[in-house]
Amino acid sequence: MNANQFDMTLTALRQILPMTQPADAVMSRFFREHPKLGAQDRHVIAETVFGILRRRMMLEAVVDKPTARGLLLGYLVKVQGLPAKAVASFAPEAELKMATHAKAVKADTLPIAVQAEFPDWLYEKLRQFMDDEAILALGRGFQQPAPLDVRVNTLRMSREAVMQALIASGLPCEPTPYSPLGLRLQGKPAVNKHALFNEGAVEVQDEGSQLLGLLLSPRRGEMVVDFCAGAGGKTLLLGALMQSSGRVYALDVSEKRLNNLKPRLKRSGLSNVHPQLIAHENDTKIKRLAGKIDRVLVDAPCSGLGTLRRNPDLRFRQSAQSVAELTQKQASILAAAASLVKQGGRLVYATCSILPEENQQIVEAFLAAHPDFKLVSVGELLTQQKIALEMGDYLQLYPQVHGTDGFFAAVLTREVGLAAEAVETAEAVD
Ligand SMILES: C[S@@+](CC[C@H](N)C(=O)[O-])C[C@H]1O[C@@H](n2cnc3c(N)ncnc32)[C@H](O)[C@@H]1O
Repeated sequence: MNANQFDMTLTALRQILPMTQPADAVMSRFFREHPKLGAQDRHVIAETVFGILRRRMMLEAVVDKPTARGLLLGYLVKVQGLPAKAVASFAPEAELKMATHAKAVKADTLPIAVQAEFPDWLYEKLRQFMDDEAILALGRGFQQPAPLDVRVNTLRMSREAVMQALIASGLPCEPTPYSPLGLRLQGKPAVNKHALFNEGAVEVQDEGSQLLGLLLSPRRGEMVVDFCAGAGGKTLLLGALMQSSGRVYALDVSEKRLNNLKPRLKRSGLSNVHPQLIAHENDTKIKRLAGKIDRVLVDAPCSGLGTLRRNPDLRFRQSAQSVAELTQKQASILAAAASLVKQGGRLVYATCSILPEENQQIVEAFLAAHPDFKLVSVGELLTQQKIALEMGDYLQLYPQVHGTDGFFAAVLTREVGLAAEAVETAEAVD
């Protein structure tokens, strides 16, 4: 890191630390406001800022003054392992002493919550279903930067062909371990500037997200709803799995996110996707779809605590209260989305959270109130799809185990009820 990168990192960090806005949004704005920074500068600044956010609790515990400057110096010596004299050009002697002191503190003497980087509210929640060893392993998983995964749009090119083309253009990559559609790149190249991206042959998507779409397994010609489509990461996967046939309704309450879907849709070449802005989950606009949809995906708004590798600030921006509010919304969205599923149809409820209250507990409460829905074993579905991932009833992915973000998914099916059979028999008699 040179002196200019040090100063710029400090400026960016000072804007981010109040945590009033998402760190990635502040970082993007910072780069827009400093257009003269080169690609390498931006890389160093972003990696350092996010590295600090991933270890913020430990750094606050070991530096004398947990200011932006204190955290940055602490990070350089303690996490990056630079000798204190290597940061001498940025820091006067007093600060250097502090940095040397920070380096000497043994991290494994700190409280487990600090070592794992979980604030008290989150640590207390995790302790309800995990022991300290597991909490520490999870915390360490979230302290690693996430790899860059892309999903291949097999309507455009095969995974093998994309892999060869990326390698030939100097972007080493390999197939993702579980998703048959994914490639994992080395480092963080600007893949969104690559021709294959502009041609719609690849989209950036974590392998875990790809697996969620694969669990819905939409078929050609079906009617599908992506209830919380956002900017359409999973919508595009569903549309491609359906070979651009049938219909995928991409619903969301955010016009901005749906607008972000449009250029992606154009690149993808899909013609079966229909974005639809809704005001809320019970919007009358979607009543006409009730009971008619073959497969519904609910990628619910959630705490995002499974994405702490990418969004390390979320642990400070979420709280027990915000999670409680989200669970109300999740239950309401799941019930509304379920009403669209036709008999014999499939419903997938997914989050990028690791908390049972946003996951299993939402599904269990839903099943108790909707006896016409039954749980389908994710483990069996994965086996049928020849995806070598051992799971039980639910999909539960963790960075320290699977190398993906933390994800949860439950697959439900709406049973063909007696009443419906009776109607069918009556129609047959007619
Ligand atoms: C986890 S994100 C979806 C990400 C997206 N599926 C993807 O793969 O890129 C959750 C989305 O739910 C949307 N949302 C929030 N409340 C909603 C509601 N009541 N009905 C539908 N969507 C909602 C949010 O705007 C957000 O885009």
